[in-house]
Order: sequence, then structure tokens, then C-alpha cells
Amino acid sequence: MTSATRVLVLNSGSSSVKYQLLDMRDGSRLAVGLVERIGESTSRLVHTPAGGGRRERTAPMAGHEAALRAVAAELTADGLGLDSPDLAAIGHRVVHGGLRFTEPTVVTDEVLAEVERLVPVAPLHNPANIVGIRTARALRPDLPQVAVFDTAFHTTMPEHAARYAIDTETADAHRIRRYGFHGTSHAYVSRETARLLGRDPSEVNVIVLHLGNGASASAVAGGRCVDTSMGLTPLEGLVMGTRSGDVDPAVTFHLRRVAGMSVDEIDELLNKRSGLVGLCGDNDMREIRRRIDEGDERARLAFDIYVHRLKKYVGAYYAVLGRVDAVAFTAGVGENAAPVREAALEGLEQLGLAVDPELNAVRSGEPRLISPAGARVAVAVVPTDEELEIARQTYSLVNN
Ligand SMILES: Nc1ncnc2c1ncn2[C@@H]1O[C@H](COP(=O)(O)OP(=O)(O)O)[C@@H](O)[C@H]1O
Ligand SMILES: CC(=O)OP(=O)(O)O
Ligand SMILES: [Mg+2]
Repeated sequence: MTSATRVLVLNSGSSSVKYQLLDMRDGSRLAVGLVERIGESTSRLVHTPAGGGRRERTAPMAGHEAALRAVAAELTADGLGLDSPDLAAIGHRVVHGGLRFTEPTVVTDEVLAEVERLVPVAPLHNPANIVGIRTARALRPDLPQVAVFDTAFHTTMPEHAARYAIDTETADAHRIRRYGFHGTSHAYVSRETARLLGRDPSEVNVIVLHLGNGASASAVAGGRCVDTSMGLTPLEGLVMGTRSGDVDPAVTFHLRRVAGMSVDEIDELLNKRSGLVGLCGDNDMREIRRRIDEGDERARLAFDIYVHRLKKYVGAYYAVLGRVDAVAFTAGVGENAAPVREAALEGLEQLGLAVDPELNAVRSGEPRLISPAGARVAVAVVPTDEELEIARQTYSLVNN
């Protein structure tokens, strides 16, 4: 038990850090912020304390350690420094936890070594998470650092969904299987969707579509994940901002043998130069919609490919679940891009799926229904809150 009631959450991405300081007595935010373009000369920190007064700084930050030290300085300037006795713990998003981490975990040297061992299967994410943990630990060695894993929610997937159909001995020797990611978001959003419907999560089947820069779909039956679109790494599944999602694995052999690309070059191509950016040069859905409105054909095709893949996963997870109570759209694209929601469900009326154009056009930060009154399946927009969920899990671990 601790009398301290605050939790700092760090969500370190490949070139960014999102952070929030929360008071767990009521879940309120004391400060929120973001550092972008880490490693470039134009790194930018945007910090907003609870009372308002947004501050923005542009200064080169060579890596995540420099970024976190800059964040700590901003918090100190607001009297919310990391040295505060009110801080109970620091919660970290860790993307890959393999099979071992099914619950939030207090970080020890041994835990850190395991997260390090998983770097090859989350090369864009785990290294940043590790630096985040090390830096936070150096700043407050006495405080519990808690890792909350993206993979944890998906560990309930049955073997027939988690295994690839490849030679079992080879797969087991190298722990090759589908792990799934964005689990904190899929867990939070599926629960919030049940709440929106006024029902208990154990009673509802939900298809969650987490569409951010990285994107994934999941089938959640009675609160448990039964399938998800990301696999061994966050590359499989939906078309994303810069990642290809599903391709025939033979594409990689072809690029190696015929195009003469190295494995690292192919990795970079599929993770960073594919998806929307590879198709049309832009990865931001706002820009793509603007270009479509101007008659840009490449942007139109990129949008159509994105939506076609999404629709296929909705159909697949409908079949996996058998009965679907709700489809929930979340994250940057899912929460904001009405044309994506409309196009993804277009023509699925036979499945009881439809979007009401007027409700779909509403802009709001609140969970809301966008299906027509009386629809067989609820379609919802449910803003995700990975930071709040990480803070809750962190606080509950250190407080019990
Ligand atoms: N108003 C908007 N309309 C359409 N798309 C948006 C809007 N705002 C954000 N997005 C999309 O959301 C993406 C970012 O989503 P987000 O969930 O924040 O991603 P991540 O957490 O992976 O960085 C942007 O790249 C953009 O495509
Ligand atoms: C796992 C993953 O894809 O995360 P993000 O969307 O933050 O890149
Ligand atoms: Mg995200």
C-alpha cells in the first residue's frame, strides 16, 4: 500500500514519447504531453499542464533519454517533478511481451533482459520502451517501474488462431506464433463499448478496429480476445500508415532473389515505406482525404486498398465470433475519419451492419453510436485511452 496517488505514464514510440501524469484518486490528468521527431534536429515537445497554458519547445533531442529528461524538466517547472513524494509509480507501455508477460509487471533487471530479448520481433518499439524504463529508473531509482504489455490482452487467443500453419518444431524452436499488439487499447475499447451498450463485457461480442498509425483489428468474445490481425510482429494484418500489413510471404523471397534487396532493406520497405505512404506518399488520413477531394487518383486508390482490407477483417471476425453485438472504431483514424467508417461497412447490411450518415458526421470526443436506430449490430466510435488504462493497471499493481 502506498499513500502516493499519482502515476506517470510513458508511451515511447519509435520516434516519439507520449506521456501523462494522472491522479488516480479520480483519474484526472495533471499534465499531458508529447515529444515528436526524436533523433532529428527539429525535435518538438508539447506540454500541457491541467490548468492550461500549453508550452511548445523545438530543440534537437538525439534520443529517447534526452527526450525524457526534457519531459522531466517540464514537469518540474510545474511543481510536478519526478522527485515528488506523491508519485506512486511510473507505468510504461511495452509493445512486445512474448508469451511470458500476461499481466502488468514490476520491472526488474531480469524483466528488462527479457524485453531486450524480444527486440528482434518489435524492432521499432521495444528499444524505445527499454530506454524509457532505464531513464525513468535513473531519475527515480526508488520508485516501482511497471511494464504494461501490448501483447498481454491477446494471450487468451486459442491455439488455432495463434499458430501459423508452418512446421511445428521450427515454429516452437523460434517461438514463431501470432502475439497481437495494441492489446491495452483493444481491452479498454471493448469494455467501454459494453458500457456504452449498458451491458456487462462478459455478455458482448465486439469487433474492435484500432486504426492509428499502426492499425489492428480484434475479435473479442465476452471480454476475451479470440483473434487479432497483428502477428509475430506489428507488421501483419491491416494496411497501416507506413506498414504493408498482409502480403504473400513470397514477396520477401522475390525481393531478395530477384530484386537483390538485403533482408534489412526489405524490412525497412515493408515497415516504413509501405502502407498508405508507400501507396500514395502520404500516411496521414486527413491529407489523403484532402487529395481525394481534389481528384487525386493515387490517394483514392490508397484509400480504397485501406478500406478493402479493413472490410475483409470485419467479415472474417464476424465469422469467427458467429454473433456480433458491436463494431467499435478507435484511434486517430477510427475516431476521426467518418469516410473510412462509412466505406468499411458499406454493403454489409445483410450482416446487420450499417452506418447512419448523420450520426457518423458528428465530431465528438465521447463514445457514441453511429448505427441507425434499431440496427441488429451496434456500430460505435469509442475513443481509446491507452494512457489511462496503463495508469490504472500500474496503480492497481503497486497498491495491492
Ligand atoms: N481529424 C482527422 N481525420 C482523419 N484522420 C485523422 C485525424 N486526426 C488524426 N488522424 C489520423 O490518425 C493518425 C494518428 O493516429 P494515432 O492513433 O494518434 O496514432 P499513433 O498512436 O499510432 O501515433 C494520423 O496519422 C492520421 O492518419
Ligand atoms: C504495436 C504498434 O503498432 O504500435 P503503434 O501503433 O504505436 O506503432
Ligand atoms: Mg497508438
